[in-house]
Amino acid sequence: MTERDMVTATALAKRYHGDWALRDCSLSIPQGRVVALVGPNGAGKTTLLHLAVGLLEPTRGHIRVLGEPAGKALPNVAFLAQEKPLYPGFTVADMLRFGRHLNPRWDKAFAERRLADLGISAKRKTGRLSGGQQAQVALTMAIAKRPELLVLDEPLANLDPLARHEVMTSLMAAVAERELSVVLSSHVVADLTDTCDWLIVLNRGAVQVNGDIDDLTDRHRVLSCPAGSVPAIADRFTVVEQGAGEGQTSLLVRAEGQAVFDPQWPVRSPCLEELVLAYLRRPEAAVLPRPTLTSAT
Ligand SMILES: Nc1ncnc2c1ncn2[C@@H]1O[C@H](COP(=O)(O)OP(=O)(O)OP(=O)(O)O)[C@@H](O)[C@H]1O
Repeated sequence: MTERDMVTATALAKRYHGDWALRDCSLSIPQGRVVALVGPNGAGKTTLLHLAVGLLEPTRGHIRVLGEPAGKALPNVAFLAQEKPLYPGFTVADMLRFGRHLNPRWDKAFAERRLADLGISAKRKTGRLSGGQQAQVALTMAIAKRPELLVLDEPLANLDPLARHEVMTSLMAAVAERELSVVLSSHVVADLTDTCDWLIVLNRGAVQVNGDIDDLTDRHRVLSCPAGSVPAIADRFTVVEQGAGEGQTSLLVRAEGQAVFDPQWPVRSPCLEELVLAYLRRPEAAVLPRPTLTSAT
């Protein structure tokens, strides 16, 4: 694995007709990461992914992928769009033949073995498979291309919790076996907790959070304290979210370094979902990788 960044965006912006879908987006993601790209509907996730795989041209700024301008990296990138690229009248075997025809580095043995392991018959028409099976066939085709980077736009959409778990588990097995970097967008943050190690939160076309998930959770605390103590805490830390309780106030704060609080207050690290929701509820707050820390107040 080289030192190249997986993705680098510099002042990247995209406008559709009169409206900006992505504004002044600058970020870099190291290679070898499994990246969760999250944000509400219309945040710009698909736009960012389409720019990364060269399906869209930036209105302003630049995006490089695996060290090259986005479109040029395509032979090493597999992209799975929101609408799974399967022909319903084709059998699974037809789809695999199609994939082999289009991709010079196609890994036929891997594709056949993976689908057999998943119990998906090569003779079935893809249009008759369940949503979860279709997602698995599309994912198998993307991985069999032998990409360095796998870009997945909502691979879990429309799947039930069991199918989502199965898709994520088998994706992670493939990541471990093949040393893939992955960027995947999703609305269901809880599904990403055990698998992703890098988080990007997009909100209203801007990057709100970008960083290593362990580092981000380490830099935040959830605590419960008397309401009267809040001003003193806000003097020392960035309060990302404040919720009222009975006599007590719960806070999610950004606490760089060794944050010491009153030992009588319950203090813990946030889970990924708490962190994401707290930032989404406060679009003006941002946390970016050290040392580029944007003040939220
Ligand atoms: N082809 C297009 N023409 C005009 N506007 C578009 C086009 N594609 C997206 N947009 C607009 O750009 C903004 C960002 O859309 P995008 O699809 O990138 O968001 P998203 O985060 O992927 O949303 P979702 O989670 O709903 O899929 C939205 O306001 C959307 O309406």
